[in-house]
Amino acid sequence: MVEILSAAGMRAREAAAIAGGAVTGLALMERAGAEVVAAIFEVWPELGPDLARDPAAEPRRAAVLCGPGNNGGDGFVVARLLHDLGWRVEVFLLGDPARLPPDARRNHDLWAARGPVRPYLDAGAAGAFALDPALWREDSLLVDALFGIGLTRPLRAGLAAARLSRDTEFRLPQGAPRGQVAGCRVVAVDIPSGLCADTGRVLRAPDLPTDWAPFTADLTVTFHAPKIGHLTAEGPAHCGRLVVRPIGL
Ligand SMILES: NC(=O)C1=CN([C@@H]2O[C@H](COP(=O)(O)OP(=O)(O)OC[C@H]3O[C@@H](n4cnc5c(N)ncnc54)[C@H](OP(=O)(O)O)[C@@H]3O)[C@@H](O)[C@H]2O)[C@H](O)CC1
Ligand SMILES: [K+]
Repeated sequence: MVEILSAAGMRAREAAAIAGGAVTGLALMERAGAEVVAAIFEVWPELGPDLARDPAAEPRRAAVLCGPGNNGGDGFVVARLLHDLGWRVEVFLLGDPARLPPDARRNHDLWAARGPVRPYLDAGAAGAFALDPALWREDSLLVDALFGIGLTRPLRAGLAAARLSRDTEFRLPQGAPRGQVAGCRVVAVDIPSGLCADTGRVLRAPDLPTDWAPFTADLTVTFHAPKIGHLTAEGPAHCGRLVVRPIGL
């Protein structure tokens, strides 16, 4: 019988493991990020690090969108691991680094030692992946680590996510499937951002454009067990292939 968890159920598992001294939040975050990267190369072996690549070849590219919480923390881990495998990674942060929770801040700092953290709000104006889809080939990645199971309030229009998602869709080649991001592969960390982990519905405030939708991920990597929101309402349409990876809970 597959266990399906609510957000609270997942938090309880994590809290019990941490309280019991079995693991730290930071270790869980590192495992989560590592499992996202492992799942990427398992689902898409053609992107795998072990393939002998012509050293003169263009490095593969990824853009990682990090949010203000621990989902963003997972994103910083993914960025660091891809970078250390030779990928050219751009990281955008929605929010103030000083307000990141401790584990996410630690991984922010580990990434910042490798490359810049660009303000996400500029992404719609200056970010390569938003303005220059030609940079994104089919072997590039967009990693959605904006919000995970902690999305508690409806998303408001002012959030760059609305602008980014719609901007990017407006730049898609003719006939491209809606929600795809300029031809690259979209990986959602834990759950596509904007979806409620308990209902699968988009948490939208009245001012959020009605046609705004979360990224349509090609791959969603969640941890320990599927959440209700992956399997209900708008969840399945936005998750793409759902992969559940253990993080030792
Ligand atoms: N040890 C662990 O907990 C692990 C967690 N993992 C990953 O962490 C996320 C859950 O992280 P959490 O920080 O609880 O939540 P999120 O990152 O999903 O988002 C919370 C932040 O987002 C802000 N928020 C919420 N709603 C909105 C909104 N509508 N607009 C803007 N900002 C919003 C929220 O702000 P608050 O004011 O509500 O605090 C938070 O700042 C989980 O999904 C995993 O990815 C690890 O994987 C394992 C260890
Ligand atoms: K996410």
